[in-house]
This record gives sequence, structure tokens and C-alpha cells, in this order.
Amino acid sequence: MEERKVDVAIIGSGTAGLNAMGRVKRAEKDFVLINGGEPGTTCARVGCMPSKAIIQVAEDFHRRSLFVREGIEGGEQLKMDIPEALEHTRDLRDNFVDRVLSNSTDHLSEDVFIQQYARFVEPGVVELEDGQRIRAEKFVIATGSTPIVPEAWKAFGDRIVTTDEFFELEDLPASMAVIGLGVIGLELGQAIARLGVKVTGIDLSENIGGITDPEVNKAAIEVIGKEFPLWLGQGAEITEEPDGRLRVTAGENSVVVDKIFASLGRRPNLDRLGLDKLGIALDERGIPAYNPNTMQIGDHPLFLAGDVNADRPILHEAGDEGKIAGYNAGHDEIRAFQRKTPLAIVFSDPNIISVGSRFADLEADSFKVGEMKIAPVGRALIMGKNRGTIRVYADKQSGRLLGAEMVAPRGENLAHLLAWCIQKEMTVGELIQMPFYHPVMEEALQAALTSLYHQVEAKNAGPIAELISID
Ligand SMILES: Cc1cc2nc3c(=O)[nH]c(=O)nc-3n(C[C@H](O)[C@H](O)[C@H](O)COP(=O)(O)OP(=O)(O)OC[C@H]3O[C@@H](n4cnc5c(N)ncnc54)[C@H](O)[C@@H]3O)c2cc1C
Ligand SMILES: NC(=O)c1ccc[n+]([C@@H]2O[C@H](COP(=O)([O-])OP(=O)(O)OC[C@H]3O[C@@H](n4cnc5c(N)ncnc54)[C@H](O)[C@@H]3O)[C@@H](O)[C@H]2O)c1
Repeated sequence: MEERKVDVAIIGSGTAGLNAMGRVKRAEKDFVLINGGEPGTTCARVGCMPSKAIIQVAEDFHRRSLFVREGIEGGEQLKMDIPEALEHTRDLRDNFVDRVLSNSTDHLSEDVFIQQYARFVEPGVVELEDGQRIRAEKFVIATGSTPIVPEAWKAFGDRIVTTDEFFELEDLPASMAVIGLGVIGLELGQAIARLGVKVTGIDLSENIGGITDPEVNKAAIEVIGKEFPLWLGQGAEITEEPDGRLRVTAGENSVVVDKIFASLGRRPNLDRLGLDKLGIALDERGIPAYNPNTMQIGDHPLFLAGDVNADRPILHEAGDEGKIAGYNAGHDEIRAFQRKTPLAIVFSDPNIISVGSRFADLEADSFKVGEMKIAPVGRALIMGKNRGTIRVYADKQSGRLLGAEMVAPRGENLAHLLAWCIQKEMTVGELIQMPFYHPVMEEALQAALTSLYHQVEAKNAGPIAELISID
């Protein structure tokens, strides 16, 4: 079969691939965008957007538990129409997918946007499913990731649900075991529990939501554990009951459920790419070594962007990595780009957050911790959401803000403020000089920062620490 030649081939039309395409276009290179599977991006189709839609429904319904206390009558008569809620989620999802497609691949000809899986057959050449070969000077590999389902569980068929299937469900089962309490398990586990599903949460680890600070982890377990049982520190075994339901056993605990929600993490889509044909070194996970500032694999004309590299599997990072990979694939000279301050948000209620350096990654005795519990915070009390804790970290000597982990209502907003300040290399002294309105959740952050300020060595000049003196 004839071989087609282009300057750049981008494999994968998710967020990373589309952002790469933008940069390759600007460089006026001849390119193809090759995508196997459904177009429209993981984020819009089965990720960020539909998950936030169902979380919103669940949170709105859950709010009724506070109505009596607030003097609002009739809350107990409110009912969930689950099929309708799932339909609403799908409607929003379709809208988001349409928007992605109409802003990107809908404008491309079939020659440029090729909807097939690609596999390397030799360095510089990929083969498509129909046998067509494409030779490119440079490749951006942006093939994303897939939910992990242990091989033995596949025998249970559609009783094992991942996010690839969840948003297609017409109704929710009466009971579900959520196995894996990272981001997805907590977000969707809490949402379906609030919609009336009897949920049991299970994780191999003693830590949930990716939190590493023991105090914050304790708070997260306490808050989430009030809504459904958490079995931590043990793997789960699944067996079939005579009635076709599934028994899940973890250590001493055992429960029979209708379905299992598998949220054990995601694996990079590298297995069907034929990387073995490229003569590049792969790590034990099968991922090539690459430079996170250039996205280049060694000194090969190959760039690895987005979830496929398993480094920062979140949307804005996939976008940035796509831009870097696309820029470098479109230019002769390789440029390195600074990466953004790490930010991880679990959209549970309250939010579970890690920003900047994680507690576990900080060197003992090099840093101080400022803490504020959410219980007495005025705005949180008014919202009926006064649960959680904020822990901020700063360098003991310089007072430079390093990171934070927290369980907090509106934590998504607090986390952004902190990420911006960390990226600007601000000190805790500088932060306490910023304005804090009353009564807002930021006051909880102010209290944590003030307690941190008193512990670090670097102090603000002038007689009042919170105010910059003019002379
Ligand atoms: C349930 C869920 C909720 C999430 N929520 C959030 C959130 O709230 N905030 C956030 O920041 N992030 C969130 N994420 C993560 C975010 O969605 C991802 O980081 C992002 O979508 C990754 O984009 P990508 O371009 O790397 O991959 P994708 O969008 O998955 O694109 C990869 C594409 O490559 C295709 N492909 C695979 N193999 C081949 C091949 N051999 N040849 C050709 N094409 C191939 C795939 O079919 C796919 O279309 C969530 C993820 C999930 C699953
Ligand atoms: N809000 C967000 O930004 C958001 C939301 C959803 C997903 N995502 C992205 O999607 C990715 C995947 O999410 P995820 O929640 O599936 O993965 P994760 O890595 O966050 O969590 C997986 C969890 O499964 C547990 N686990 C692994 N094997 C297990 C086993 N055999 N038995 C029991 N527990 C087991 C792990 O200990 C971990 O807690 C995340 O890395 C995240 O970046 C982001």
C-alpha cells in the first residue's frame, strides 16, 4: 500500500492531541490527526464534565437534609427520578462533546482527521487499521488512558462498571461496591450514595483521595465515612452469589452488591501502539522516558503528551503538555517550558485538595505546618458545611509557601489562590498582607496562614505584620 508523507502526525485527538494540533498548525506544518475510538475527548465524553454534572444533581438533592434545620418545610417529600437525572447528565455531556467537536475536528477533512487506530511499524512510520501507512518527520503521542479492570473481574461482565460505562446507565442499581477510593471513587461514590445507592467503599491503601498528610487524611475519612462505610487497607475479592449478585470481601468485611464500580486508576494507552518497533527504552510500566519540559522522548522525533505519560493526568496539564509537544514537533529547535504548580482537586463535598508540594514529599524538619479546622469557621457554619481541615506548609527559614492539603468546602477556590501564590514564590508573610473579606471561606485560609506565619523564621518588616508600613 502507498505510503503517505507528512511533517507531523498527532496520534490521539483528546485534549492533549487537539492542543498539539493548534501549535502544529501555527507552525504551518503539514499534519494528520489520527484518532482511534470515539472522538470528543475523555474529559467531555466520560470524564470531567459528565462527572461534575451528576455530582451537581447529587449535591442539590443532598441539600434537603439541612432544610428542616433552616425552617424549610416539605424537603422530606422530595424524590429523585434517577433515569431523568442520568438523562440530564447525558444531555449536558452531549452538549460539551458537540462543543469540542465543532471547535476542532468538525472543520478537518477526512484526509487530515483520520478516525482509526495507529500502530508504529518502524521508526517514522505508523500503520492504520485499513493498512494505510503514514510516514512523518515527527510524532506527538497523545493516546490518553483507560480504566484499569483486573483480568479476573472481566468475567463478571456488565456488573463491573467503570466511567466508560457509567454515563450510559439508564438507571442506578440498589447497591454498589466502589473499589478504589482515589479521585473517581470518591467523587462518583459520594454522588451515587447521595442519590440513594447503598455504597460500600473499599481501597487497598489507608489513604483516600490521594491525600498524604495524616491529619488531612483522617479528616477526609471522617467526613466521607459519615456517608458510606469505608474499608481501607485491604484488597477486595469478588465472587458470584447463586442469585447472580456479587459478594465483595475485603479482610473481615463482606457485602453482597448488585454492581461494582471499578475506580482503581487508569493505565496509559500504549499497548497497541507498537512502541517495541521504535528501539526506545520503556520503564516497568511500559512508558518511555521523556522530558516533562519539552515532552520529547530521549532525542527521538517523538513527543509524549497528556494522560498517556501518567505523570499529571488532569485536564489543564494535558492541554499544556499538548501545546509543548505540538510546539516542539512544529519547530526544528527544541524549547523547554516551565510547568505549573501541581494542583489536585477531588470534587467531593467538601473538596479534598492537594496543592504544591505534597506533605509526604517534604523533607522532615525543613518545613512548618499551619492548620485551621473548619468546624468553627463562620461561613462554613452558615452553609451547614463546617467539616474538614486546612493544612498549609512553608519553608521553616524563608517562610516561602510550599504546599497545602485540605478537606474544605469551596476548597477548589482556596486551592487556586494557594497555587497562584506558590507559583509566584510568595512567602507566608506576604500572604497574610493580602485582603480577606468577611465572612468568606478564605478566612479559614487566613487563620491557617497566620498560625504558619508565627512558626516560620522570616518575619515581615514594620510594626504590624498584616499591614505594609508606608514609611
Ligand atoms: C471520570 C473522570 C473525571 C475526570 N475529571 C477531571 C476533572 O474534574 N478535572 C481534571 O482536570 N481532569 C479530570 N479528569 C482527567 C481528564 O479527563 C484527563 O486528564 C484528560 O481528558 C486527558 O486527555 P488526553 O488528551 O491525554 O487523553 P484523551 O482525551 O483520552 O484522548 C486520547 C485519545 O487517543 C485515542 N487513542 C488511543 N489509542 C490510540 C491509537 N493507538 N491510535 C489512535 N488513537 C488512539 C483515544 O481513543 C482518545 O480519543 C477526569 C477523568 C475521568 C476519567
Ligand atoms: N477531579 C479531578 O481532577 C479528577 C476526577 C476524576 C479523575 N481524574 C483523573 O483520573 C485519574 C484516575 O482516577 P482514579 O480515581 O481511577 O485513580 P486514582 O489513582 O486517583 O485512585 C485509584 C485508587 O484505587 C486504589 N486501588 C488500586 N488498586 C486497588 C485494588 N486492587 N483494590 C482496591 N483499591 C485499589 C488506589 O489505592 C487508589 O486509591 C486520576 O489520576 C485523575 O488524575 C481527575
